[in-house]
Amino acid sequence: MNQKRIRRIVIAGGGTAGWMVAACISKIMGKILDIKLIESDEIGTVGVGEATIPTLVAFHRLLDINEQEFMAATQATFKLGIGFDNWRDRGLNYIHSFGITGTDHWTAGFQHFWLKGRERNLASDYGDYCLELVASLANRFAHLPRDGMNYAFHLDAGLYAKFLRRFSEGYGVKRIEGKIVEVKTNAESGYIESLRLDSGNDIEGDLFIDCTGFRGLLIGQALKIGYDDWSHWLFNDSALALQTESVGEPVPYTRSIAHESGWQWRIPLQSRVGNGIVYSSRYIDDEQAKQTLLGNIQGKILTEPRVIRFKPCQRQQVWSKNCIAMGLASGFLEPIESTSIHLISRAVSRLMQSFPSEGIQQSDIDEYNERSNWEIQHIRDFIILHYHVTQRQDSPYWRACREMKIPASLQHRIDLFRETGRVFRVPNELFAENSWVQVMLGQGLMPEQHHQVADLMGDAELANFLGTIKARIAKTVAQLPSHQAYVEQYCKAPDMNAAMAK
Ligand SMILES: Cc1cc2nc3c(=O)[nH]c(=O)nc-3n(C[C@H](O)[C@H](O)[C@H](O)COP(=O)(O)OP(=O)(O)OC[C@H]3O[C@@H](n4cnc5c(N)ncnc54)[C@H](O)[C@@H]3O)c2cc1C
Repeated sequence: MNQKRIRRIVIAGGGTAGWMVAACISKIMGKILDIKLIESDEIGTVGVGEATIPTLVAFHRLLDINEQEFMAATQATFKLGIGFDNWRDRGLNYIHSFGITGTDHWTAGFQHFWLKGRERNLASDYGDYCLELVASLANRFAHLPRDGMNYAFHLDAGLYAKFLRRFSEGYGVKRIEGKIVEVKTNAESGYIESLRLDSGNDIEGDLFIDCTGFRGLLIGQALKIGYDDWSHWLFNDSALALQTESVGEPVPYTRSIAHESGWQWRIPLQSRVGNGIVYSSRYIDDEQAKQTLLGNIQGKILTEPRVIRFKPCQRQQVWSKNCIAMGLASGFLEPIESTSIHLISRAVSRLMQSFPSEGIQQSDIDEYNERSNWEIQHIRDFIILHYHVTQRQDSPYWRACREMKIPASLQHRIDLFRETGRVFRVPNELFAENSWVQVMLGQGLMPEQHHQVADLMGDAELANFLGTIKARIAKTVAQLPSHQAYVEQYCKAPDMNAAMAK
């Protein structure tokens, strides 16, 4: 392979992906690498991507990012989960929250005891046994000792890129403003040698990270790496996004509201709310989608609705020769479970673990690609679950979701849960048992059986077991401050309007 030492890193693109990658590489190896990031203000970024999952907390800890500073700089609020309204059927809602529900026995997950309790009229809603879920509904939040509360953030994507830019420049990253007009490759090896800018400058490098968004300028257009299209499982291919003024206190969870041919997000920040609708152009046109969105927002509109087109897909190889694609250039899954920013953090962490300092080896490339494929495929299955397991029959869109043939890997999980109540997490898979159970129950999939170990408990013992968990959670939540009060004392952002008025 290419035995050239890797010293010059060129990151193409300065959206969330570009700057997360720059932050991570510069923090860890900035002292020995020359890192450049090229971005074009004229082209801009996709401008969405504001709901995250708890892995971002871990990513920031790896980089020693001060959470209070980050949250104040990005208008961030806390997030404890996602509320799914009308997904199971119209009028039926549930929350997929972070954290764990109840207490497992080593032989059987908590759901088996809950199922037994339900059969004997001793159990209440499944969600009552999850701290993060109960706190979401009560609109309360606080950091708890020993990471007792699992959380993530809602953040302003544009401000996050700016925050990470300041961070990365502090560790030596050089930002270059300009439009990439040509990718120059070596005639023999096919490796990328330099990127030509509209100014005529050539930016040379040893390793190139393609963060150019859906364009995939390096990996797709120059290296001709195609993608696997998942549109037959995930029908949505369009989104409309807009921002509104806040009309009340921010809730600590993302809202995902299903409509006839798609769904809508609502992401509350300190200063405003991010809104959008994700839909399938096969079933609804842009105007209908816009009217649906406009009919379901609260507060004054701050920005015009913008259409974004996408394809649910995965790059066949995210690492090819001396180019690695991250962010939207590497593939895309719609944001119902807020997984894209997570995948960026995973991609750059994986690169740091197999950094090809002394030259690029095919074995590193193969391992990296295999892990990336595997990771996104599990997330893909989890997302398809939300569409396929539904009782909705009110539109051609939902009927098609119910009737489609799903991946065998997902079908097996659904069958196993339906027939036995069991869920097993594949090692290193993002979504743990708690997530699968919450979403399967939330979508209306009720197991036909439970583990017999739950039958060994008498009524009194089972009632005490369930009641103690529920009471402990209710007591903890009652002692928490409101989410708004906590944000204000922990990470209040400067008042943007007042700052602009000065
Ligand atoms: C509708 C929608 C909603 C989403 N919601 C979420 C969410 O809630 N949570 C989540 O985790 N993710 C979400 N995502 C995904 C998230 O937006 C992206 O993962 C994230 O913003 C990273 O984007 P990016 O940096 O790869 O691309 P972009 O933001 O598009 O950045 C591309 C960069 O490349 C530069 N560039 C492109 N071409 C050139 C060129 N020729 N020369 C120079 N520079 C160039 C651009 O200027 C820009 O700086 C959402 C995506 C969509 C479409």
